Amino acid sequence: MMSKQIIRTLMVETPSIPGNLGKVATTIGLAGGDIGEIQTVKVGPNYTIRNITVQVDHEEQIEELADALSRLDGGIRLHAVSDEVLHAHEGGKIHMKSKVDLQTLADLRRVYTPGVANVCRIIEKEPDKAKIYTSIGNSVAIVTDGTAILGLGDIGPVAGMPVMEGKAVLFDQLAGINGIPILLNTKDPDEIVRTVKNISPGYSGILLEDIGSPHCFEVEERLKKELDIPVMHDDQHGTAVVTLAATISACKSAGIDLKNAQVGQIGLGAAGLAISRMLMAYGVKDVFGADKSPDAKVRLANYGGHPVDSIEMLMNTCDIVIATTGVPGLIQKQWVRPGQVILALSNPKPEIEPEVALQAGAAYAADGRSVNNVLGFPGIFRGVLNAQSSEITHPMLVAAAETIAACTKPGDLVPHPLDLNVHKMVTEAVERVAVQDNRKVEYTCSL
Ligand SMILES: NC(=O)c1ccc[n+]([C@@H]2O[C@H](COP(=O)([O-])OP(=O)(O)OC[C@H]3O[C@@H](n4cnc5c(N)ncnc54)[C@H](O)[C@@H]3O)[C@@H](O)[C@H]2O)c1
Ligand SMILES: O=C(O)C[C@H](O)C(=O)O
Ligand SMILES: [Mg+2]
Repeated sequence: MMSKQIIRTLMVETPSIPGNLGKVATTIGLAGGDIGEIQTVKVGPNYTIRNITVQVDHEEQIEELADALSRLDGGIRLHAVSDEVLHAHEGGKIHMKSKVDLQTLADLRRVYTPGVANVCRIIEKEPDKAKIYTSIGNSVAIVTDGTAILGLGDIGPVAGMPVMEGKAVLFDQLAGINGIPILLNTKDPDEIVRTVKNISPGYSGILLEDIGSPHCFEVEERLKKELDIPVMHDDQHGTAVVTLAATISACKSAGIDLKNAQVGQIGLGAAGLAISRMLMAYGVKDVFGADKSPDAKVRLANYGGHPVDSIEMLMNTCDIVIATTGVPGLIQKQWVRPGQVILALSNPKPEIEPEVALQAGAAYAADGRSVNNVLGFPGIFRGVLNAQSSEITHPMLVAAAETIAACTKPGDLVPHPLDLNVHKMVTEAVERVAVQDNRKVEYTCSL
């Protein structure tokens, strides 16, 4: 089975006779379509028009499905097929909006010249006041060079913009942060570091996104050292946080002792190496790792993990398997061991569909849509911005992971990504650790 990636909305009219909607649903199901939302558009005296969202594997299935619906009798009519995903992207997903009402000349003088000059002088004298009198304190740059956009590879920064805008939407709606996409027309680590440093005065945090390995490691390390605002590569640490949370939940439900479990990581790039490091730092004794790149395996070994040469062997020996290769269908179903936990996290398509892994005997299985760094980065940044912290530390990430695991309902691996309470709890957990760290620094400085 493949992941159903193509989403279309079908506008269907059904005469008001019981069973008609059922006929439509069965026809869609028989043509291989998964029904998502059903929205009633119009209820007339004799008919109802509904928008039915359908997910399918291939474009051709939409045509088959439309044909099958058109053949239904009894007055059922398919009015339109629309691509809601493309539609939602028309004109982009974000815009910059002013917070002030500009109605009168007095307003103009207050928010712009000449009033603004005095605010500039105040900030010139006390730069910290920029946090009070500008949006800088609530703004995070979402920086990409376009080299590892999801699992689509090096498709360039402009093609990656829809993902960056998506991250900005999540920052805004889940954490009230202004996330500003920054597209870099360079892949050179020196230039990336120089550029990000040069634009950093306008931000209180830097989220590095979809920057490929291995240069992402150097870029993040250097920026963390050279900037005094929090920097986090989402694909490394945001992913590691959520994966640790999912692993804790899975082990709890399956009765596996995580620290003594054999964990296998397939793909040791940005996400995979960070997940391995996070699990080892959490106390997992045995982390095995496979990658087609010998250098990636050396990196794992340098952090104390055990490189292996075959994915099949890793599947054969590990209790928990995590995959972040970007290669759909890489894990064959006959490799799945009964009782295994499988997190196939590549987007947009996983290494094995969760349903296939479960049918093959896995105890728990998930893909990158549910185990997704959306549960991590908004609350992590909200927490450090609230605490005015200059960095994101390992204890903050562990606190975020444990909070996500604690918010997970029994039997699930992670909470719902849009549960605002979860993002609030992550924020508070990170902020608590950050405030303690700030106090330690103040105490040390006063000694
Ligand atoms: N669910 C999430 O929240 C989440 C977060 C980050 C990344 N991801 C996904 O993980 C995937 C990788 O992202 P990344 O940023 O780590 O990319 P990356 O390019 O840094 O890493 C990919 C790694 O996989 C290895 N690889 C590729 N093909 C392989 C194969 N056939 N066998 C073994 N190893 C192979 C590469 O050598 C590389 O080391 C992407 O699909 C991305 O969408 C998901
Ligand atoms: O963007 C996502 O959905 C998660 C992650 O950052 C990825 O690159 O796949
Ligand atoms: Mg990403």
